[in-house]
Amino acid sequence: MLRSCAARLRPLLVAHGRPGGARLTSTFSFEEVTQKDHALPKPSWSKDLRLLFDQFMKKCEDGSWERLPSCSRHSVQRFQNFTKAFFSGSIPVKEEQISQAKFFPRSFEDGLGFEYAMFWSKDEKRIVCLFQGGLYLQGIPGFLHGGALVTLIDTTLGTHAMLAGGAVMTANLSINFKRPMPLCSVGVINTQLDKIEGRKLFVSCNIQSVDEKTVYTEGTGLFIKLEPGKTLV
Ligand SMILES: CCCCCCCCCCCCCCCCCC(=O)SCCNC(=O)CCNC(=O)[C@H](O)C(C)(C)COP(=O)(O)OP(=O)(O)OC[C@H]1O[C@@H](n2cnc3c(N)ncnc32)[C@H](O)[C@@H]1OP(=O)(O)O
Repeated sequence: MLRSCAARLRPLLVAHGRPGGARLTSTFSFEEVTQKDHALPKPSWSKDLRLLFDQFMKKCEDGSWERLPSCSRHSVQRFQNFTKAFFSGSIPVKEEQISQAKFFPRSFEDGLGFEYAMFWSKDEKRIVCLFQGGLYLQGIPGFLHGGALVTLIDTTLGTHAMLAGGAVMTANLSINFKRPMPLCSVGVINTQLDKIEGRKLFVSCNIQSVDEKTVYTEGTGLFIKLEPGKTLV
């Protein structure tokens, strides 16, 4: 079950990454194209973020890179399928809350929270996440909150781990904050898969400035492949 989930993730992602990709509604498809795709330019995006986005879209033209779509909600169907497969159907929230739940990094108004787009290199097996941290993510005055950076690291590393291993959960994150990152500036996250040991996937990344002169943060993550039917809660 787990193996087939991982195997199905890749072709689905490719189809979704293409403009006008087919409508696919598999249980573990990355996102459903029937919902709004947030990983596309918006008026709130800075010039830097747009320029970088355009550069990566160019790289997608020969098929070596894919843009990963990103929605703010899971469909009720996918929610139920996921809990059925990995949590023995035990639904952790009230039935009426399912359709209201939002993916945390996509839960802010445009431009105020996390603005990001991820690109996957099929050849190099890595993700580049381009992002801009909005005004509601402030920590010390003028700079991004460390927890906001960790959220993006978890999301990006988790996405990489899912592409490599199917359904996973974060077991451990280790973060080094090297330099404070200014609010509303643009950062680039580069990931790599370091190793796989059984159900454990070790993934790491750093966050750099657009000119690559500053490394803001480094992170490593341990993700565990979920075992279908294993009761975790
Ligand atoms: C997810 C699919 C979604 C599909 C829908 C599509 C969604 C599209 C959206 C894309 C975005 C994706 C990105 C999401 C990123 C956010 C992820 C989260 O927030 S997640 C939320 C935050 N995370 C949580 O809430 C997770 C809470 N934790 C848990 O539920 C469980 O601990 C577990 C699932 C992580 C592992 O449990 P269990 O399956 O019972 O596994 P065992 O105990 O048997 O261990 C197996 C092996 O792993 C070792 N090991 C384990 N842990 C650690 C560790 N910390 N340190 C070191 N090692 C550790 C352990 O020693 C053993 O090693 P070995 O003996 O084989 O050598």
